[in-house]
Amino acid sequence: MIDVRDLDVRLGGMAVLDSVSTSIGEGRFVGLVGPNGAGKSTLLRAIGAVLKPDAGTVLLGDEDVHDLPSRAASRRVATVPQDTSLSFDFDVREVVAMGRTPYRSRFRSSADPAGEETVERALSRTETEAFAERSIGAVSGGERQRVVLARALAQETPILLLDEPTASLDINHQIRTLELVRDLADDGKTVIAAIHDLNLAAHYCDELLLLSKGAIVDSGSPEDVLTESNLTRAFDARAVVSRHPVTGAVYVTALPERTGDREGRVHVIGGGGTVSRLLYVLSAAGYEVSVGALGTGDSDLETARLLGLDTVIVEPFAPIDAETRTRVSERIARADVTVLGDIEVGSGNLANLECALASDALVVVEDRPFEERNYAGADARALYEAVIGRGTVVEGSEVFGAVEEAMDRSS
Ligand SMILES: Nc1ncnc2c1ncn2[C@@H]1O[C@H](COP(=O)(O)OP(=O)(O)OP(=O)(O)O)[C@@H](O)[C@H]1O
Repeated sequence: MIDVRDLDVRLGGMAVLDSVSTSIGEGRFVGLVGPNGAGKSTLLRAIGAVLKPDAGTVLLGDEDVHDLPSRAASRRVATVPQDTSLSFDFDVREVVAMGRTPYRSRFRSSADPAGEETVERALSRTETEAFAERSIGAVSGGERQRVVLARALAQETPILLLDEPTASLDINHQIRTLELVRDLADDGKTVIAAIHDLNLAAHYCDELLLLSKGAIVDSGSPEDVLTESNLTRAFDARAVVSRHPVTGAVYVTALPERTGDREGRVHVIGGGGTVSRLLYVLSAAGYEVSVGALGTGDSDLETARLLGLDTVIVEPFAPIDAETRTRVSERIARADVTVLGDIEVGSGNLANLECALASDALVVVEDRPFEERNYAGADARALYEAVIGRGTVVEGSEVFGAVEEAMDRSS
């Protein structure tokens, strides 16, 4: 159990950690996340006894790590720092063997019988044995990072602190390293790792600790911590949180800032990917965009989610009920311009079309001739005819310009 209590650290006259408290249970893999300069490295250094806090304690069980002699502390906590500058005079195996220092007697060189085997196991687990004889100066940055992890494993401590363990690793080694760290935690090691990639952190960690400006914003399961409001608070960024389609883990997508200076509301009716690009362009231009009704599972819906748009959702193939119809109508009434994408005029879209008829500024995208569309019967065809009679009909490539013109007219 690691118990951090009221930790204050001041560096260069600035408060870098401000009354940080947290408890981390044995065998947990905790991800430290937060923006640059939040204090993640500083917290790891304070927990690892590399840096003495100005106030507060770091208890390992009932002992304060800062009161332990350095050899004793090194048997409890191993640290993999962010900058792994090493003397080039050593080969890789010798660097890993340095992890055994806390177990070596100062008087007898043969006092660490388990050491050799431990070093070989650490080399093997980090897949560094292939270049174990090479000078540490002759390996790549990513390989060096794995060597330093191997050195920390050779230290055989119950606690492992990692500062950006995957920062210079290729995608394959990022995954392999985090899988290894996950296994270490499952075997009982307590791991705290600063990880920039929120999605990797969400996938591998049991808990996340979100730091910003030297204080903990939130802590708990990845689902609880990675919320859109927490991300805005900590990173000052727009982000959408969804589930990864394959792993099911929480998945964060950072959104581009709305760079455009356009003002006004646009409601978009689409479906089946017909308006995904338009949603992106309108949103990036600065317009407030709403969309729907869209069926769950629709690819336009996924885009709308990723862009964080106001979306009316219906069950796929279900008729649009009165409540949904009201929600669509409200958005069309609020919008300065409504856009109808190049959609099929099937039964699922009839209510959307009826709502669109109420729009005063309607832009209709027609990339296919009227005759080539699929209609759910003569009524549907008549309804669609009424809609295009009411709107400005444009090709897909002209739609953005048409929205701007309609916006000017409506203001
Ligand atoms: N020796 C120092 N003197 C003065 N300020 C420092 C010192 N070391 C760090 N800081 C400041 O403390 C703050 C926290 O730094 P820290 O390295 O802990 O952040 P971090 O969350 O790990 O950032 P990053 O994600 O960029 O690695 C930063 O604003 C940094 O500039």
